[in-house]
Amino acid sequence: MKIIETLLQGCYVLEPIPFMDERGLFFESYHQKRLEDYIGKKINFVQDNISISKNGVLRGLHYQTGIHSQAKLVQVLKGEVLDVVVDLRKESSTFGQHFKLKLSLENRKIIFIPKGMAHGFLALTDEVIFAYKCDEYYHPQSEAGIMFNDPELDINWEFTETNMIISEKDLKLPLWKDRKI
Ligand SMILES: Cc1cn([C@H]2C[C@H](O)[C@@H](COP(=O)(O)OP(=O)(O)O[C@H]3O[C@@H](C)C(=O)[C@@H](O)[C@H]3O)O2)c(=O)[nH]c1=O
Repeated sequence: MKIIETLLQGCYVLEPIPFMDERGLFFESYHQKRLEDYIGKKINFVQDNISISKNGVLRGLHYQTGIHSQAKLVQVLKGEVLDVVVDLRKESSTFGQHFKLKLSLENRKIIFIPKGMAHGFLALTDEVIFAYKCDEYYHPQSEAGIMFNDPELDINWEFTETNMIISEKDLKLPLWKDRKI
């Protein structure tokens, strides 16, 4: 597994080694020790989630606040997404900046998102199967988010907004300047 730094400190792209033979494909999608050795701290994922999305579905930008803040390990099991991570850590040199990357089953890229980041993705194909691990349980009272098209964040989603499918909840998310801390 190759681990590559991103422009956001503590946020990494993981590239598993694929083994192909006449039966198909095999790869290790998670290796706790290798990840912990690389990031230099213990990680204890406690919840696994899967979502299925139609082409044009945008989920995000989401995070949980305070002690319920989650590190995540995100990957695509079918289709392709544009994945976006925003640095919410005031003390970080990349505070307010974002990192984006296309994730697909074909490229097998996985992103490790540390605590203190908002996360979202846009489905670029039909029936995207998105899988992710979290190191804190879902805690609805601590749910928070930021509007995907916030002018200050200025994320280029590379997709026409009128074709996006977004939940009522996500359309009511606050702007970056009014976000929950
Ligand atoms: C996230 C989550 C949702 N739910 C429930 C609440 C709700 O009724 C239903 C759908 O929830 P949401 O609309 O929040 O799902 P979704 O928009 O897919 O939320 C996810 O978005 C991506 C971008 C993330 O980074 C995740 O952490 C998570 O926030 O599932 C759980 O039971 N457990 C969970 O961990």
